[in-house]
Amino acid sequence: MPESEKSDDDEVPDKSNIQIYLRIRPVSEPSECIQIVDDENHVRFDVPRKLNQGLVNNQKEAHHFTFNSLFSASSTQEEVFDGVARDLVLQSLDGINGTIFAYGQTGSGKTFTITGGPQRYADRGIIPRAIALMFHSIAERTDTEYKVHVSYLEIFNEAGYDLLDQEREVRLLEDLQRIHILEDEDAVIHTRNLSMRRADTEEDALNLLFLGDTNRTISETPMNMASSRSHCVFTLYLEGRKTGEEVVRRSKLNLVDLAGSERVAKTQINGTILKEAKYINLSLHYLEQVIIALQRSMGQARLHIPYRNSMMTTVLRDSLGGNCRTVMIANINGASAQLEESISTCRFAQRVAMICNSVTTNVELDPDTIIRNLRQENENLKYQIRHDLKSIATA
Ligand SMILES: Nc1ncnc2c1ncn2[C@@H]1O[C@H](COP(=O)(O)OP(=O)(O)OP(=O)(O)O)[C@@H](O)[C@H]1O
Repeated sequence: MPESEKSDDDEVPDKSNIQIYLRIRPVSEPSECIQIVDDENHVRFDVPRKLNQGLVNNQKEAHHFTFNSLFSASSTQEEVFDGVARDLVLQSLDGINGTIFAYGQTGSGKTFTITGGPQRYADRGIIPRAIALMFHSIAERTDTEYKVHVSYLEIFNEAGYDLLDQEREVRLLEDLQRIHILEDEDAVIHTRNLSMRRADTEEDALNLLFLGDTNRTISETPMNMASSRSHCVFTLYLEGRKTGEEVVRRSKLNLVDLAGSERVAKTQINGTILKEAKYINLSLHYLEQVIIALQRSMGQARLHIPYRNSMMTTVLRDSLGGNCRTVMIANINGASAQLEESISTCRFAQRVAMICNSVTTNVELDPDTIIRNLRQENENLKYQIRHDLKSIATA
């Protein structure tokens, strides 16, 4: 069928696997055991095999992992944005949902990748760059009117909080209103108490990002001076209507900084930080269970996917096996002491890459147009009735 004759009802969902990218964080003494085989998008870990504890012989165990693309320790923020996020941002303007999530052990560079570093302008991460590209593209598309809204959700110790809540500065965390996640009979997820703030300009959206970032729960841990102790989901909601068209295209772009997994025995943490790490590890375990269940259900009758086990997997339900183009960035630390965790992150990414999402363009009749049409129909009927009554009276 020619493109011009296609109606939106005919659209066949596009099957699209989750794309996986590897990023290696620069460290002062990079491990020689990690080798990037560039042209094959491949990373190899040659790990010395231990005979006994502390005794190392010459034998090495090799672990190979393939990614859609890899970013070495010298890759810039711009290269990461262009390689990972640019297409998703542009597609969101056409009504396609997107999610980018960063996964990896604590201190591996997830927040640096998603939000950026505070030191230099060039260190801006994916969120500020996505905002800039989005508003730049909106300004170029003069035939379409867009509305942008922003929300910023924090999941801390399995409870949801609104990072854009004005009360955050004056109240204790336990006194703040919690976010509730509700699921309707069509398995559509709704959030209660999460504010959606209108952003008309790039500056508006950046201010909201800044407000949310200052509200994030951060602690100093042995692995990271400023460790995010929560999962954070920054969402840009887009609504676009082309001049003269009666349909609107809606999309959501989720930019997700997951809290980092932590080997609690290795880092010897205790007290509050230990409690937080346990919650973080548990929710990452639930994420892994969802990925394993999705992987098992591929090509089979629908299996139960345990999304509801944690708030994070409930919120990311559409991104994992649903109507969304999803990208995962596996962040690893380039040091020898972290090889085990880095391999484990790569292994998890290989599983994620097998998950297939069904992506459709979200097009619906514009509610304003529906109301306008109904009003017009009402007027026509009234006129018809008046006309008929007159005809009866004069007959
Ligand atoms: N590519 C990079 N270039 C320069 N510095 C980086 C890079 N990646 C990370 N860093 C620095 O390393 C430190 C740890 O990074 P970051 O806080 O992003 O880790 P994280 O994975 O988010 O950790 P956590 O899970 O504990 O929050 C920060 O000081 C950050 O600025």
